[in-house]
Amino acid sequence: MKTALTIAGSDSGGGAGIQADLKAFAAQGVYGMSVITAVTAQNTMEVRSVQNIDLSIINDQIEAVFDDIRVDAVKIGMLSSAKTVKVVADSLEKYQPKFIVLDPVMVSKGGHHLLQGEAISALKEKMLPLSTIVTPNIPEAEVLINRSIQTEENMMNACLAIKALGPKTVLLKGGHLSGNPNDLFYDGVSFHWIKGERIHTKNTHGTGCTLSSAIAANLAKGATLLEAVQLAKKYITTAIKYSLNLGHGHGSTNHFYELYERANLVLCQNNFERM
Ligand SMILES: Nc1ncnc2c1ncn2[C@@H]1O[C@H](COP(=O)(O)OP(=O)(O)OP(=O)(O)O)[C@@H](O)[C@H]1O
Ligand SMILES: Cc1ncc(COP(=O)(O)O)c(N)n1
Repeated sequence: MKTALTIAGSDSGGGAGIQADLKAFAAQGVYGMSVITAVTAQNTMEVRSVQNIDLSIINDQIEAVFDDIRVDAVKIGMLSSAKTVKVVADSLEKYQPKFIVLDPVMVSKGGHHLLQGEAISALKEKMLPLSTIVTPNIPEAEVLINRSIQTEENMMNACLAIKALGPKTVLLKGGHLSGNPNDLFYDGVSFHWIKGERIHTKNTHGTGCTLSSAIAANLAKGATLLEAVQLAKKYITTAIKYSLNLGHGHGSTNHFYELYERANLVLCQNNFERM
């Protein structure tokens, strides 16, 4: 069985972070493992508090996994502090996993900062050069390159500037621009538009986490980078289309659309109460 490891924050609401990552890995048929960098008290409306995990425990979690289990791909999400960035980058340099998918998580949908301001330069200097692919949304890309992105032409120039920071490839997500959510993949040679159709829903909590984890899972299974991005885009689009109206804010995407449908059908056939 292929494996993937997420190094990210925990979301008690279950829609983003570690919880979304493990669901996305499982939905792609990949064995998921997790290193928790921070615990957030969070629901669909807000992040109430954050506890960063001790650096030694983060390091121990990474070592415990790599010293024993083959890791086919790594996905990185919320890193919270500059010190956490450094510990994670140092251990990845030591273990040299084949694929590192970096989702440079900065701010939650509700506006809570998940990466301290002082950690941005550490992220740029230490993590970007280690990444096989970095997947910023528009506001994250603007912070990384310190310029505004408003058009598709701006997106192309932004990809060039982000690539110059050291990652092997870039996927700049266009979901935050108006119109259809078209993402731009750049591998240092050519650009590929990964086109999408906007689904009108407020239930988009954890879309970026889910997309980057699906990319990691598909890389683990042997897809090329472009194939992994295309497969992950197809998966997140269905997950948003059938997203879950749970909670009072931004509900979660539906990581297991087909599985839940099948399970509920069985429940109905057995005359149990429908979920
Ligand atoms: N309303 C939507 N309909 C269809 N696709 C969408 C929609 N919103 C975002 N997407 C797509 O979902 C993926 C995740 O992009 P998004 O820009 O939402 O990431 P993000 O802001 O990092 O997510 P998050 O921070 O919530 O985890 C991208 O492929 C994007 O194009
Ligand atoms: C632990 C954690 N990681 C990532 C996100 C980003 O997701 P979103 O932008 O949907 O709030 C989050 N809210 N919490």
